[in-house]
Amino acid sequence: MSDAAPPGDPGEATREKLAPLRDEIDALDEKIVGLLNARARVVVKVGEVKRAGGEDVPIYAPDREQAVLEKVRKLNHGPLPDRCLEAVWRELMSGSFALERPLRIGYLGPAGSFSHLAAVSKFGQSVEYDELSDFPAIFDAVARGHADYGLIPIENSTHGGVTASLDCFLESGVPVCAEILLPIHHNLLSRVPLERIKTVYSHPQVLGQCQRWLTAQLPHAKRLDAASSSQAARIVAENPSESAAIGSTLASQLYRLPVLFDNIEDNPNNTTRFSIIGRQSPRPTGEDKTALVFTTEHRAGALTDVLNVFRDHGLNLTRLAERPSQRMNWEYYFFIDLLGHAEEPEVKAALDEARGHCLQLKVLGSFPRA
Ligand SMILES: O=C(O)C(=O)C[C@]1(C(=O)O)C=C[C@@H](O)C=C1
Repeated sequence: MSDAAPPGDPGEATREKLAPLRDEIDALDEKIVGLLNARARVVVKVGEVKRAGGEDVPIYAPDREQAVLEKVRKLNHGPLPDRCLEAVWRELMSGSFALERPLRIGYLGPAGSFSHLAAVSKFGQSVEYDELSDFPAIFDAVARGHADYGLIPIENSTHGGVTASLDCFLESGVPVCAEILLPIHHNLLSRVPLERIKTVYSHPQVLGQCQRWLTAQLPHAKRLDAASSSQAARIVAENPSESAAIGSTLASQLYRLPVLFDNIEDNPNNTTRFSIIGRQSPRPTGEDKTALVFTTEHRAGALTDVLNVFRDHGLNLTRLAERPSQRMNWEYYFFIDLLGHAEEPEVKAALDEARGHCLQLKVLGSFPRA
């Protein structure tokens, strides 16, 4: 028989070296728990002040979060990477919501969608989530106060604008109060091998983001649209014999669908930008964006006249999109994102001047840049 320690047992000598280090960690953990709760007691007071200020004082303060995370990154001299501290503070601030006033966040469900992942990346584990069936339902839930905030996908770096969500902004008065950039990696989820797959379900945006891979690997499979990638996973879980879904690893776990292939997106830098809609607007941080929509008269140069106003005020545009007006053929709504906050004098002046060249101009919100 050998004297070697059984597998999993570090052995006496190693145990002796680990013990004092673990004592040190225990003592530090005690201090950290004490400090975290000292912070939480201040947050409770912040909550009292906010609630006394009424409905208009936001519990979620993206401008303040930006400043807190910036300060944490500056204070960090390692060896922990910034990414790790950001995740810790994300959960801390999620806990703050629970202490100040529990928040409810609406997203395009069911659970396991990329909107769900984006929501958790911003609001953490200590808030309530509401799975909603489509974008109008999310806008409606926020407008009625059934949800405090909603997640709306706006555009994808590979496949472009999410047109259905832009149309909702035309009808709703709920402002944008933050944005999220989420790297998106797609997985082929199925309980049958590749050669038996005859149908692939997902959201049309997702099918679009994987079209080269699908054409190469599953050229004969039918591609069917679902309301979301997690809805697609649910459909396949209920009827798995000849089908696959494209979705997140969370959807794979929730609907018990094995990942047959991972990272099947055509562009490895595939990223989706989400807007967070809420009932209040954040204060300027110095690193903001303003989203707006406008219509112009149907005449030569009308759009250029508006764009020139932003150029003349030195405002950088980060996005320009258009949608048909639905009222008259070939009449459009133009969506613009520009760098700056609507309360900053230069932006305010540009918006006032631009209004003079538009039939209608609506500011959708100013928010910290992701
Ligand atoms: O400073 C505030 O307004 C807080 O509510 C505190 C706090 C935090 O934990 O630091 C929590 C949530 C907000 O979104 C921003 C910051």
